[in-house]
Amino acid sequence: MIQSKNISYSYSKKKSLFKDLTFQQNEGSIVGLLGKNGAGKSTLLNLISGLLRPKKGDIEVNGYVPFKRNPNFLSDIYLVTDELFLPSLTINAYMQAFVPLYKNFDIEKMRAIMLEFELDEKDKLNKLSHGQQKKFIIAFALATNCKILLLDEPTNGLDIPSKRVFRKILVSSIEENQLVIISTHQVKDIETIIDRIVVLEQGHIVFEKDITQITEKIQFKKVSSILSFSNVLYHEKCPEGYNVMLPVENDEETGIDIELLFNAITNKTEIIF
Ligand SMILES: Nc1ncnc2c1ncn2[C@@H]1O[C@H](COP(=O)(O)OP(=O)(O)OP(=O)(O)O)[C@@H](O)[C@H]1O
Repeated sequence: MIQSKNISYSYSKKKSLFKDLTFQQNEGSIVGLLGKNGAGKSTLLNLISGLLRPKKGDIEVNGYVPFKRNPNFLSDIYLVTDELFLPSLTINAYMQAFVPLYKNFDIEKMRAIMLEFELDEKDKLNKLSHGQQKKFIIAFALATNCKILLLDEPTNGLDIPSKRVFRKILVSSIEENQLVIISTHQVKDIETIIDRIVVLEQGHIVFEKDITQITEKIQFKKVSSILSFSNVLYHEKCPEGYNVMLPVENDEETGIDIELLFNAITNKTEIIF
């Protein structure tokens, strides 16, 4: 579905961001794309959606070369960016103008999500708050039913109930033939919904695993003391004691703590699979 081979990209001649990056993702999953500020997450989403063109290498998305911006390609991919520039139109007028661009757009789904997000068709888009605009564009993105949804910091600006609604709607509305990539620093917002984690560091993929592959091997626990454990892979102090990563023993699996895992990866902790 997304296949990029040895792609290179740089904004300036002096410094390259991606060098020989190979990135492949298949349909049917929700991928969390994580990385520190400046790691290259938004640039990668822009390359996938065809807003940027690789300097070298090949990228193919849904069978198309993204930067050629074939209309069939554009009607099956949707990128939600963190910065929104919405026109001075009502939601109704916006939908009349833009829904025809998406062949699988589901008006009923859009209405149902807008109801959950407390948005009204008569609302003027440029008069909405940033969080309300974000909710509108998330609703629109999900209702397009595009094969590929790229969400850059989707929960930024959303209040706590809306984050819960976002998770619920995303999980319930995604079909087997869709691929969702969510780039975010708000890892708690996506912890329970992603199937796969990709970590970018300075333009390189330094970690890529399915959540099940991780939780089969690593336990994530809160313990009062680490003294009695000889096999702690990574630990961090917390008010109640320590958050720890331990190897799974006796099939005793836990849920995942993505923040802890991310910190372990960026602190160069060796995690053996
Ligand atoms: N338009 C641009 N012109 C020049 N350099 C840019 C441009 N956009 C991004 N960069 C640089 O490319 C690098 C990667 O930026 P990018 O926005 O892809 O990272 P990111 O992982 O999305 O970061 P953040 O988490 O802060 O949003 C950074 O060093 C950034 O300064």
